[in-house]
Amino acid sequence: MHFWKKKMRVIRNLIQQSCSQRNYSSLPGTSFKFYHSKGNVFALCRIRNIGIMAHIDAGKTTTTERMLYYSGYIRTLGDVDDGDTVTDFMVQERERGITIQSAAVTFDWKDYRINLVDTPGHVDFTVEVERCLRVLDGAVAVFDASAGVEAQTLTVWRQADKHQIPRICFLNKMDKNGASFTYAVESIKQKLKTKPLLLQLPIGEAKNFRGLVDVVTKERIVWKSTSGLDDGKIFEQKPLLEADDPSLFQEVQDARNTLIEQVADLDDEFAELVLGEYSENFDLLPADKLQSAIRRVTLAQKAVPVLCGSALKNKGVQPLLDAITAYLPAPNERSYEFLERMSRLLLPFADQQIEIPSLMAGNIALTVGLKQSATGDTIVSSKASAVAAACRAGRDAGGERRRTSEVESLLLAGVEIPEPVFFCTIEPPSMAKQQDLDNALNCLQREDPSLKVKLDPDTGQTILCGMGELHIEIIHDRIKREYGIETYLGPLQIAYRETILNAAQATDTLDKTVGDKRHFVTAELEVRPRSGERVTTPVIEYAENVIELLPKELQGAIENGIANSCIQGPLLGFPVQDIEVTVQSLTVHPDTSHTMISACVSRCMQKALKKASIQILEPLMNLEITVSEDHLSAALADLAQRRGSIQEIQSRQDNRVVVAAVPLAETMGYSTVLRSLTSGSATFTLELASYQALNSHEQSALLQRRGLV
Ligand SMILES: Nc1nc2c(ncn2[C@@H]2O[C@H](COP(=O)(O)OP(=O)(O)OP(=O)(O)O)[C@@H](O)[C@H]2O)c(=O)[nH]1
Repeated sequence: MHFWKKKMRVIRNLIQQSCSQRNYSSLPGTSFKFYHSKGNVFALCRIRNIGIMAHIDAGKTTTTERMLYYSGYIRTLGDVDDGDTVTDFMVQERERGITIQSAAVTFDWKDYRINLVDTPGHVDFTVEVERCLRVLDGAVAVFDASAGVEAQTLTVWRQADKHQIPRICFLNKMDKNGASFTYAVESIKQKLKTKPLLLQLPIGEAKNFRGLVDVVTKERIVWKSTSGLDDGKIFEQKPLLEADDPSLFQEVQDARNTLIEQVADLDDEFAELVLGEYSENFDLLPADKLQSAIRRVTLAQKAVPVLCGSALKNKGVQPLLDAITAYLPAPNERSYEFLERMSRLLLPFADQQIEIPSLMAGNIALTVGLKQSATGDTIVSSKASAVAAACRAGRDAGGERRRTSEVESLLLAGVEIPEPVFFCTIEPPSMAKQQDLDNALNCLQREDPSLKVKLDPDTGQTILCGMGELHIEIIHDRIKREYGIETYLGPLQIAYRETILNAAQATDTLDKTVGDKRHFVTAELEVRPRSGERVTTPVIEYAENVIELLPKELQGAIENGIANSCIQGPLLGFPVQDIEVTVQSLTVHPDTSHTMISACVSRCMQKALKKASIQILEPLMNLEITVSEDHLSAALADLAQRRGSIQEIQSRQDNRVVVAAVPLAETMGYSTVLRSLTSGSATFTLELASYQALNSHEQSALLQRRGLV
């Protein structure tokens, strides 16, 4: 590659000089009627199903709101801080100024239809992000340009990696004090381990941010205010001349050459073009050739285009929309190979919908009336139609066995659900309302699989398990507002785990006659702690003499018994993890049912676990605090009192970022404390890292609090 890299440095100044002024206010369609008339006539190649994702408060909702405004679908600009945006339509979202639930909106930009989903940034709602990503074709990652990559950006970035979603980065808040394009780009490179392609350079930063230069076309884009209205609709776009600003001109020349080098490195077709026809003069390389190559490398996820702007100050959003249509994939460029018909279809527009008669593959729509389905399911009209779709996709659907595997291969990726770390009891105002509460929780759970509901076997109380304080608070609030049930929550408790410290053995016998059948089982088991990687389900082995004689069908019953005994540990009833079990001997009378075998094995396991010294494990959280220098020492002193261990303190512009690990139990009400310690200037994120053993003093204190010693 050295040869052509040298050639890349030959720079010539050949700019076509033309000047144009754009006004996007005249786009068609201001009402739902437009959808009816246009319906879904868009060719697949002109549809973009896009998610917008980021760390909390990076500006996704504000950016979405601008997109709707410039595309002509809303007439006034909503503001997150005033609680009147289109996509944050839940009462809780408007009150708190945060996104909780993904909202889908459909609008048109130039000749493209964009189905856009605004996803939440708060770590408690990670599952909500995941359930959107799996149906999207591309995503815009929004960053606060003064903060670069933040903790939750990493999480959503990994989720998008998992679903292989091509992305564009939008460095928002370029107007903010401390905004730095270079810093943000560097953090994308370092932390996201990706190759940023700088398609724009900002003109000015922080309060001097006025516009940007398109590196691909070498055009300068500057926003104007018209008759006092600063809504960003009008901007001037014209070629950047050396005389305009010699140093910016040189910067753009260099950036374009670097971009050409980067893209040629990643795309052989483009490398050939550059080395052949344009080897002597790269300035002659037409923008559309460069754009096509950028599109190919973006779709192949070899690199990520980077754009910048300020959604709040109405700058940079129209070029972002252009980039979405230019660089992100159409549905037919992703591997969805079949389509199915639904009964009732609705096109979403945040909290409003319009009914449509049919839908082409590659669109996003809503359907109603499905009573059994839950988030993560793939819906088809029948098993037979899925097989037919598989056949149409050119596969051989031979025998029955083969057919089943074909159906399985058509399932979309499910949703990965993180483990809940908090729980509390929830009670209806009266027993008469219990059924209504159960129904409400059922519906909420189907929508949000990170919410778990279970029954306490001892007290019969309903238990809510969630991702964090905020998650449970919002669920509580939704039950009241959406289902009209005023519920009472018990104190928030930590979802601990149990494990064992020693190996232990136990034997148990079950001998029961039911009717004329005698059920007889004797089991002997050994349990041991398992070191190394964490395992949430027990690792089961069989002694040689057992496995030789054991009929295959009994194995399931034995393993069920072992697994059941680990759901509720013997000390505090929390799940047992990191253990190995050996079935040392097993005697079973021929008439014995599988249920009896499971019951005997389970009882034997409980005995063995009790003997093996139970150790309580507590959730350990990764904590990242962004705090100003003035308040750093107060935040650190407070952290020391919370059993926190500081891993790193980084500098981010004028702020310090403290990376620490802290037990979840020490983070109750942390947001209020941190706010008062830092006069509201600090922000933080928490994410489950692992489970760690409580020391003996903490464990006895916990048992004492629960009245067990
Ligand atoms: N200075 C500045 N502030 C902005 C910009 N964009 C958004 N904000 C502000 O940042 C805050 C968060 O904006 P949102 O649009 O709600 O961010 P979000 O990413 O949707 O937030 P969540 O959905 O809750 O994660 C609000 O106070 C906005 O007014 C920008 O370009 N510049």
